[in-house]
Amino acid sequence: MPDRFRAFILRKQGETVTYEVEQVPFSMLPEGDVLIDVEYSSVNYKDGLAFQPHGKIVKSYPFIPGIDLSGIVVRSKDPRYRAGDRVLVTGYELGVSHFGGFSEYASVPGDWLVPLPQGFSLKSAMAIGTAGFTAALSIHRLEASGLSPSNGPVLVLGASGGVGSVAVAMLAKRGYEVVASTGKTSEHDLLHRIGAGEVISREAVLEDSKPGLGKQRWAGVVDPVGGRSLSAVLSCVQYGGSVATSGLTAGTEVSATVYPFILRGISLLGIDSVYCPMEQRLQVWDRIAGDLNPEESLDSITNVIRLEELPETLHQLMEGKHIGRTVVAVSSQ
Ligand SMILES: C=CC(=O)SCCNC(=O)CCNC(=O)[C@H](O)C(C)(C)COP(=O)(O)OP(=O)(O)OC[C@H]1O[C@@H](n2cnc3c(N)ncnc32)[C@H](O)[C@@H]1OP(=O)(O)O
Ligand SMILES: NC(=O)C1=CN([C@@H]2O[C@H](COP(=O)(O)OP(=O)(O)OC[C@H]3O[C@@H](n4cnc5c(N)ncnc54)[C@H](O)[C@@H]3O)[C@@H](O)[C@H]2O)C=CC1
Repeated sequence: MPDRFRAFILRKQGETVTYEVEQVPFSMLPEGDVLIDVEYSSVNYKDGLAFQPHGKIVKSYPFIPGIDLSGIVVRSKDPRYRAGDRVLVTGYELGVSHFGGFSEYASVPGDWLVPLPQGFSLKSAMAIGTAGFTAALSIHRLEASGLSPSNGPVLVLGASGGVGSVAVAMLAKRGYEVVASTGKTSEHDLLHRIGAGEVISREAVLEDSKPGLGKQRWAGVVDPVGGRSLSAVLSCVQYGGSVATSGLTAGTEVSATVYPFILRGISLLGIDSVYCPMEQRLQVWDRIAGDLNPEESLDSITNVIRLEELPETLHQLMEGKHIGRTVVAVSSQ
């Protein structure tokens, strides 16, 4: 084991957050049952918020962000894990109040660990990461609420982003008719290649909007976008259909009438990947490794960067310019 390791550190000076890849001592790591040699992390919207001085994610500085990691157990006080085990962590307090995955080593509670699912490498597990897990959890919840491929088209909002692109690939794999909504005309071909039958603009979703009831178009909706887009789709969900809402890239405020809820029996499902209970978490990872596995499409939506390249990707993400998933190869210098 080396004396020090490399980590992407955020520091706050006044109203400014500064960042640097630094060599840090092991004494800087928080208490944890399991020490992990981190091989890969991934970049999520929440990391972009953590990078902002007023993002309301990071509680204290200096801080190592990164809400995802995969790696190899170095040592463990938790009897469920031992040196050499391949594991991943997404969510909980990782990269929020507990040092995260943009670091060559991490020390975490054993309760946060998920054994690397069958058929996944440490790298492909991070191509899924929090965003892909959220896509899968959204589909899992929509199906528990009655969605099946025979019900009709499923709309994916924010389809070129992390949650959206993985949702398109997973739904296509499951045999759904997928309609992808994106603001990026440059990404239409990519979305068709990963399984969208139709690609529509952001504006087309907003234009469908009616204050009360609109045309019944969607059997289900995967919504990592929120705001006006969510307001617009609610009136266009088919009788008995559901919307799985996970995100806020278009805003946090939603306006709706009760009509689609009380006249069409639609449901709005809240999706939280962070504290998703372990039993459901493992079930969803089993599905990601099974019937939802987007393996044929994963490479075409995944970009790999080094720790030093994080600032550029985090800026792109906050400017709405990020495409698909970005994996961070943490251990490569
Ligand atoms: C991967 C996941 C995601 O990407 S989720 C999307 C990214 N997350 C966010 O954008 C959240 C950023 N946080 C905020 O904007 C704010 O913290 C807030 C709006 C969620 C709440 O801020 P506010 O100042 O209004 O209230 P408090 O900080 O006093 O909290 C009120 C109450 O809520 C609890 N709480 C705060 N943050 C969270 C959270 N992330 N998840 C669940 N609950 C949260 C907080 O503990 C307070 O409850 P209490 O019972 O009083 O402790
Ligand atoms: N609830 C949960 O557990 C989770 C929530 N999220 C949330 O989901 C959202 C998406 O996350 P990622 O896919 O990782 O981010 P991303 O940045 O990769 O994708 C965001 C998508 O939203 C689109 N977008 C931006 N502004 C928009 C607007 N005004 N109208 C419509 N679309 C717009 C972008 O073009 C992009 O396609 C974020 O808000 C994130 O915080 C993500 C993972 C877990």
